[in-house]
Amino acid sequence: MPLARPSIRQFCLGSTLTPFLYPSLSEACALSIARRFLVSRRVPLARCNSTATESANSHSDSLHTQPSHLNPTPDNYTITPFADRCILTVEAGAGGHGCVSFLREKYIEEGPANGGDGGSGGNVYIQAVRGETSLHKLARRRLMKGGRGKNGQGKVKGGERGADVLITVPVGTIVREIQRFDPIADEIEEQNRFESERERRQRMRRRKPKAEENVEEEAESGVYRKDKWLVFPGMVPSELNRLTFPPLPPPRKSHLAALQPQAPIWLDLDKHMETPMLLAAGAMGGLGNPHFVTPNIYRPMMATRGDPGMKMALQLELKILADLALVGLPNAGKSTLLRALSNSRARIGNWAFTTLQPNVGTVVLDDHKGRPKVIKRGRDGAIRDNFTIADVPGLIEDAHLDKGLGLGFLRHVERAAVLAFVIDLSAGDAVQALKLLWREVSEYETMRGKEQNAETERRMVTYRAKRSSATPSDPSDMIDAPDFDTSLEPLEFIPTTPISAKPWFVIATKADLSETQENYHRLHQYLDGVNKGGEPHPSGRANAWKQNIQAVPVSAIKAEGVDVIPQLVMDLLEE
Ligand SMILES: Nc1nc2c(ncn2[C@@H]2O[C@H](COP(=O)(O)OP(=O)(O)OP(=O)(O)O)[C@@H](O)[C@H]2O)c(=O)[nH]1
Ligand SMILES: [Mg+2]
Repeated sequence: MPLARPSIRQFCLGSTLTPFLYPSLSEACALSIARRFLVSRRVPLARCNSTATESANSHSDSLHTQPSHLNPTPDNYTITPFADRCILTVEAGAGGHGCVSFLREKYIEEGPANGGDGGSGGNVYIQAVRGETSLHKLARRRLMKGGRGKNGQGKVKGGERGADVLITVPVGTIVREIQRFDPIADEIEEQNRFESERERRQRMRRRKPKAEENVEEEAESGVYRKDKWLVFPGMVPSELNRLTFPPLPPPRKSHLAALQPQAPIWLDLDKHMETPMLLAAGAMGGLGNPHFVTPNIYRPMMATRGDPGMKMALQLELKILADLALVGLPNAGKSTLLRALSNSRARIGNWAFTTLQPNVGTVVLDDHKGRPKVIKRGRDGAIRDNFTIADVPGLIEDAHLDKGLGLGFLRHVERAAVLAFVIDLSAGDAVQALKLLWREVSEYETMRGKEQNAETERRMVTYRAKRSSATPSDPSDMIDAPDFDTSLEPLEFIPTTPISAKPWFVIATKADLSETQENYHRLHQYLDGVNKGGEPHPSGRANAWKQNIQAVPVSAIKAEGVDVIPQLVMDLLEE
């Protein structure tokens, strides 16, 4: 009886049966069909080729060759956009213009002025919220601008307010002001100076002849300023020349401006905020023509323009990048561990520097997946139901001299609350690997300490009014410069807790591989020695953190042994 033809899928799954099912096909032809099927299913060729798979995963047993969340195919990943600092231009909304209009009815041809005032501009607020982990969205936007107020209209209709803007940032963001441009504040300052000058002149006037006094008063009023006044639309230039303008109304600020943080802004948003905080109040709208009615001028032909909004360049920076940072040599299995602990889809590959930028994953402590429920209260008393992990690119020897992916990533390590040193048990002496990692980390710490001492003044925020002549020392340091001034220099990073003072533990990965027990045993003994004081702390610092340093053996690829990590991290976060 002839054999029923199996589907191509059956064919591929049972490739050993191929010669029996397709006796007429040559082996090469059968392989080519199988290859085409796998390619159509987007399984990369390296995996189709059995020899390539063997070499890539030579150390993994057959269980690991099955693609899964922890042993994904090369294209099964997503890159999380990430930025830990950015420069953002914040612009409060400008006010709408006042309106020049007159009542006109059937029997009132030339009625009184009835132009409405312009609406005030939108405010800019900031709010630190849980759940945000990165500043990349703001880094991309670069400008946050409140809406402009609408212009006033006839029949004394005031303009609508501009739309408010809310900047949401992760908890732990520091906001520092680099530059500010506030034309109205400058005008108020100018006005105050003028007032005091006028008082002084009034005192002098008592001695002056009367004629001179009148000349001065005339000079103060009646000046047409294009940036301040709006005139009746149909007015021709000759009429404009004949028009007498009243003195400009004094510069005004919205009442909300009193709630703005004091300049220069320095905010440490280290708690979840229930309500937003005002950063920049919208500018005031212009005044309609009824404001300029005087006993002499019944039909004023002018209104004022809305004020421009204030502009600020702010540097936003994450103080704490994540609760836990995974520090390890390249290929140690950090990304696999992140996948095992969270729903992250960090890229995994059996080569060094698979990870090129930090991945931040969130570990939900009770997501009904069998993980133990860990109930801990944070410092603010709120129950913590998650923590974040940063998988940073691998460190290599001399990373502190900016080798490999270098200093940028040591900076991320500096910004985590707890450190987990990820050591590959199958890649040589675990104790040596741990010492190497600590050497790099503590060399970096020493270097940072020196830098900070030398540049104390530079670290302080200096408020530069209006234009700054400073040029950045390194053009590559210019991150997302806002458009209102290209000469902005990013501020120095804020110093955090020294790395050696942070709580840490060791995660010994690839414990599923054979002959790793001995290596783990040596590592355990070494850490025991450090705990008891028999061995010096690997950082070589006297005041380094060493309270029951633990080593957790895990097989990240099988998700074995990783369950104890959340509890351990939560305990260390309390330290
Ligand atoms: N047998 C075994 N293999 C593992 C384990 N964890 C990771 N691997 C393998 O080790 C290789 C490297 O894993 P990654 O997670 O990409 O390593 P990484 O530390 O993130 O590497 P970089 O990003 O380059 O620094 C991959 O082939 C993983 O499948 C484990 O627990 N057991
Ligand atoms: Mg990685």
